[in-house]
Amino acid sequence: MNSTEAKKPSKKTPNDFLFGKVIGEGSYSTVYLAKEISTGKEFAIKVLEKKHIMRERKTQYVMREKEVLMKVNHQFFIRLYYTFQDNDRLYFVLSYARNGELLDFLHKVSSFDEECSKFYTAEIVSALEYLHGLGIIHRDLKPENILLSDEMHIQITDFGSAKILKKGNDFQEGESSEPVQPTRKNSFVGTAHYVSPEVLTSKSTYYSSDLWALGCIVYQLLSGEPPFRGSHEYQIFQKITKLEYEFPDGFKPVARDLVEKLLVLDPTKRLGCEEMGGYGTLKAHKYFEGIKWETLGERKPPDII
Ligand SMILES: NC(=O)c1nn(CC2CCNCC2)c2c1CCc1cnc(N=C3C=CCC=C3)nc1-2
Repeated sequence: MNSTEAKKPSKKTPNDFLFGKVIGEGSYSTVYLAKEISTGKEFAIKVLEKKHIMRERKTQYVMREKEVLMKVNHQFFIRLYYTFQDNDRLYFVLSYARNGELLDFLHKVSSFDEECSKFYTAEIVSALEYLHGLGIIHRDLKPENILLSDEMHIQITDFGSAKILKKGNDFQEGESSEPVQPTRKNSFVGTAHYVSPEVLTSKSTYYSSDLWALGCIVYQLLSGEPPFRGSHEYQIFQKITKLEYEFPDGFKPVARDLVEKLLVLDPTKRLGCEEMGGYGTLKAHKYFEGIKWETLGERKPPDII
């Protein structure tokens, strides 16, 4: 290499990090808090066992998660810094969201006040607008996957269920004309409380499947509980497909109007989807009155009290 060529950073190895406590466990991954020895910087390192991935036929999910993480570069999402492997494992070195899950903060205070709910809902809307603009559907958006940075801004994680609709072409913005079929027949993607009716009934996924999850999250931030509840998944699915939910007393009308415009059975009729005018119409909803969308990420988040 001559003196003018840029020095390519050397590939990291597990020996570059001190591995600490386990901060998350999935069906085929373990996430550790780790410190980079050379800089002292903390990361979350997701470790995946190669044998287990292959035995469980999860290779395509892991490859897709890495592909999505490499595409996503936004303050409101967990960032992928490095990937490397050894004989037995794959390693994803990710940003560490020190303050953990939004859900834990919600449980501490039972429900958020209007200012907190509006702020965090706006950050989620802004994050979804960016993600959908890249042609990516998250498909498992839920409060457990909305983490909080040192400064208490959101950092959405876990793209293990994500779907990429655009492959670098000049694909028409927004909804695909054809719903996206999940990769495996009869497999719904997502978590019971937040899964959309179209994923349950036609096994198809739209960008607005994430808008359905958003509607469930807005309801939960303001009331403390998700709208569709039950002691068994089947019961929850029944309520979702029948749009069987109620608002608690005191649920403000403007918030109720927003939730009702997101929890719509027809995925092409949800506020914010392409057919309904796109994200501009969602961001213009009265619920977001006073939100300065362009500087959300620079603003000091309201205290969660
Ligand atoms: N599956 C993952 O990719 C993942 N899982 N976790 C921990 C989970 C704990 C349960 N709820 C969902 C997240 C993480 C990541 C990405 C990268 C990531 C970055 N920071 C944190 N931070 C945490 C801080 C305190 C408690 C838990 C997580 N966690 C993760």
